[in-house]
Amino acid sequence: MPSEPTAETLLDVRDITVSFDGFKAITSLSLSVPKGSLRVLIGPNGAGKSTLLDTIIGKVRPVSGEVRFGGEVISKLPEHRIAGLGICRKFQAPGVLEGLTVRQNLLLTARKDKGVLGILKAPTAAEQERADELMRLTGLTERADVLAASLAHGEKQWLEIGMVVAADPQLLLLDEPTAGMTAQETAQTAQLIHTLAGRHTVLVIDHDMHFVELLNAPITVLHQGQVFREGDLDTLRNDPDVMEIYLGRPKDAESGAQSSEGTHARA
Ligand SMILES: Nc1ncnc2c1ncn2[C@@H]1O[C@H](COP(=O)(O)OP(=O)(O)OP(=O)(O)O)[C@@H](O)[C@H]1O
Repeated sequence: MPSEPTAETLLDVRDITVSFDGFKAITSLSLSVPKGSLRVLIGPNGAGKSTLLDTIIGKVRPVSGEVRFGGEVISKLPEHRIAGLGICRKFQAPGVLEGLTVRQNLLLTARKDKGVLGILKAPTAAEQERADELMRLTGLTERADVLAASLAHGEKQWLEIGMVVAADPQLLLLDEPTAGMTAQETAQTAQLIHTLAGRHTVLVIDHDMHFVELLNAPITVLHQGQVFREGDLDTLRNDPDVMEIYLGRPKDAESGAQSSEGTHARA
């Protein structure tokens, strides 16, 4: 059963249904995420994970149900108003400006005055300090003056996480942050996310079970647009129904039967 909202709930998705031309990508889904916590979202291809994040940020509208954030119903607000409440999403592909250095990218997002004239002004001491702090957080201090174009794939992802964090979001949504990373980069990303949780509430989608293990956080399993299970990794790994839907491994796998779902799960 999905967790029930409590006084500490920051994100409260209540009984939402999302339909694309009559096809229900999400059906009566409820999810509650406490303030300052880390939550992992997994599920086979097409389970509705990205659609759920799209609905939280207001890119997609539910046909029924509502999304509450800090007690306020946000599912009818325009996307920019939702972002303004402190919900930031980092997509899989890095969105850094390749022609700028690490420091310049971070300074750009740390600017208080984001108007054209504001951006042309020299950064204030407080903005410089914020950029330094974000470089320390993401482990990029040594790379401050390197062009983003020259960064390794993992470093680019950390820079983008830093840029998203610069806005000091209450809720951080990370969509497959370790895609394409080496094992070492993946471990460093897990550490970074642990540092972020507490200061921020973090919701992570990922398919990499080694990364999910390193995150060591409560997991929500989605399947066919619904919450299928919630629990820790050990419990879920020992749940034959989860193995069947998520890993595409039928319960009677000895029979040799194969499912076509979940082929990219690395368990
Ligand atoms: N814009 C859209 N129009 C029509 N159908 C869509 C649209 N977006 C998603 N869907 C469908 O909704 C279902 C859920 O898709 P979604 O991308 O949310 O799944 P997912 O769990 O994120 O999958 P993956 O792990 O492959 O990214 C899928 O069947 C998908 O084809």
